Parts: sequence; structure tokens; C-alpha cells
Amino acid sequence: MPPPTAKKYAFDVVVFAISQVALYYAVKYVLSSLDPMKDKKKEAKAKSEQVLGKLGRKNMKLNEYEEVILSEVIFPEEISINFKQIGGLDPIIQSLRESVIYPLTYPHLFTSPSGLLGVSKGVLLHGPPGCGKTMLAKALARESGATFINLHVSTLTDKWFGESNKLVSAVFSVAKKLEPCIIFIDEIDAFLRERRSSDHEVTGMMKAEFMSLWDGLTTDDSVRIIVLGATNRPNDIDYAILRRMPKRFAISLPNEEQRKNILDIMLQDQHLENNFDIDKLVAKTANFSGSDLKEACRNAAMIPIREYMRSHSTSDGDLTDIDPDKVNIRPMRFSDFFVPEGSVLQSTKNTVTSPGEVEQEQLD
Ligand SMILES: Nc1ncnc2c1ncn2[C@@H]1O[C@H](COP(=O)(O)OP(=O)(O)OP(=O)(O)O)[C@@H](O)[C@H]1O
Repeated sequence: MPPPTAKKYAFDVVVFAISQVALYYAVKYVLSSLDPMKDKKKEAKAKSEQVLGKLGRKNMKLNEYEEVILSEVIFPEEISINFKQIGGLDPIIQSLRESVIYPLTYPHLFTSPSGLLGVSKGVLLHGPPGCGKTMLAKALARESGATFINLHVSTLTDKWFGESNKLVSAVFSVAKKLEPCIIFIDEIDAFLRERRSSDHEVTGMMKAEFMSLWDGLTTDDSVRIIVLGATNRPNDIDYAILRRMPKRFAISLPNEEQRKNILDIMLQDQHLENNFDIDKLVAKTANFSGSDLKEACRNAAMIPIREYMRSHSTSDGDLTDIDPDKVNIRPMRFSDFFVPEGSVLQSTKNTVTSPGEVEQEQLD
């Protein structure tokens, strides 16, 4: 048999190299199709490309964890709430402007060689449910012009369990890339509650990572990132976390004056009867949260509409003779708040506060 020629050797080497490359891609393909997170990563990538496009930062390089976090970014123009829609919280709004918006947007006002003006990197909104904490956070997002990361704890834990630490560090690296930035964590107690012996090891590591990266913000005055938390249960939050949130705002149940403000806002576009006594309604709604008031107004506003529909429907329930240009719905009356079907009492009976003091109003 003749000895193999140089040509044959070269051919064998090429075939071997091709087979190795093919093997590499085959293994990579198999591994990626076995990845249980494949679809989610793909989804996150698509969403993050969309977000980067909107931010005008298409060329920004992100790792796959940062892509997941980017899908939590909310754009100001997607938020319909502004400070004017929030009643009774003007002093808190002003303080939030000073402690969140101005430091992010006018950092030069807050620099001093002594570090005395150092801006707080953690702000906490706390108080009973339905009193406007989430509304405040959304309005801040809209009015601050900062990038707003609405961080869902489930994003860090449920889906990606095991990779939580990398996601936590992605939260801060994305925030840094997109600063000024607000990292908002609703129900922060669920995430950063007091450590318990029953905590999963990963949860503990994730919290430790979060705190250490947060400390990194505190030590660098030039960083324009703020962690904003909201909770109904401030007492459940780890003391170490509370210490990192020196600015705390209590959003309590609205008092009489605040309820008046809230009701004025909620009813401002309603057609009200001439002698509608808003002060009387304020007096009748002691212990109501903003959310209770909203529900009560919504139910009351339905009464004239329901009356109109009933007066224009057949016995089969079909609406008849309704000319959109001639719809004539009567103004809202004080008594609409006390019609049994949609009464204030009924609408709020499931809330934690007890609006039970409200008595059924005489309908006359
Ligand atoms: N001060 C307020 N002014 C106007 N509307 C309010 C106010 N507080 C609450 N509301 C109404 O109640 C709804 C619920 O409020 P929000 O979600 O902000 O409460 P929250 O304090 O974040 O409650 P939770 O702790 O349950 O999340 C709002 O969408 C709004 O309609």
C-alpha cells in the first residue's frame, strides 16, 4: 500500500476540524434546547431590545440577567398618574420632591466637600393599604424623569431561583447604566423582611448581596440611584434594611381635611346635584382609606347610570331608544352613596379599616 501523501494528511485534518466544529455546535444546540429557561431568556431579550430602543440606547451591551431586569423598566409616558391626582398628601409630595427628584435631577445642588449634604439612597413609604403609596411611587416615576425599575420580587426569586444573586447584581448594574434611576420595590417587607432561621439559604444570600450593592451606592455620592420601598408592615422589615432607608414617610389613613381633598379630586369631573354636600360626605367617611373612597365614589356614580339604563330597557333587558347625542343622565346626589346596592357600607365592608361607623343615610 502506498504511503499517505501530504494531500491526504491535509484532507484528514480538515475533515477532523470540521467534525469538531459540528460537534461543538451540536452540543451547544442540545444544551440550549435542554435549558428550561430558554423561552424566558428569549422573551427577556426581545423585551429588553424593545426597551433599549425606546431609551435610544440600542447599542448598550447587557448580559442575560440585565436583560431580565430591563423588562421591569417603566416609562414615564406609560404612567397615567401624576401628583395632582393624589389628594391630601401635599407635604409628603413636597418632601419626596426634595429627597428623591431633586437629588436625581440636580445632583450638583447636593454636593459638599464635607459630605454633609449626602443624599439618602433609600426612601420608605409605609402605612395601611389603599392610602396612596403605590400612587405616589408611580407619580414619582412619571414626574422625576428618572429611569424607573419596578422590581418585582418574583422576578428575583420564583422563575430564576438559583440565579438570584446574579439578578440582584444585574438590578444595580442596569440602574448604574441607566442612571438617574429609581429602583422601586413594592411590599419590600416580603423581600427584605427580618431574617429568620427558616429562610432559604439562597434568600439569605440574595438579601446579603442586595444590601452590599446598596451600600456601594451610599458610599459614592456621585451615583444617582435611589431605592424606593413601600410596605404595609414596616415592623417586619429587617433593621439593617431600615437603617439604609433613613427617609421614611408614613402614609396614614386620611384625616378629615385629607378626605375632603381626595373627594374633591375624585368628584371633580362628576356632574353633581347643586346642593351636594361634600363636607357631609367627608364627615360620614371617617376611617376610610383613599381606596375605600374611590370605591364608594365609583359605586355612587353608577347609580344614576343604572337608573337611566333601567328606565330605557325592555323586560328582556335590552336597551332601547338610546340616542348617544341625547343621553340625559341625572346629576349625582348625596343619597347615591347610601343606596343599599352600592352603598358605602357595602363597598368597603371587606377592608381592614372599619368604616362601620357610617350609618345608613335617610334617602329623603
Ligand atoms: N391620597 C389619595 N388620593 C387619591 N386617590 C387615592 C389616594 N389614596 C388612595 N387612592 C386610591 O386608592 C387606590 C389604591 O391606592 P394605592 O394602590 O396607592 O394604595 P397603597 O397604599 O399602595 O395600597 P397597598 O399597600 O394595598 O398597595 C388608588 O389607585 C387610588 O384610586
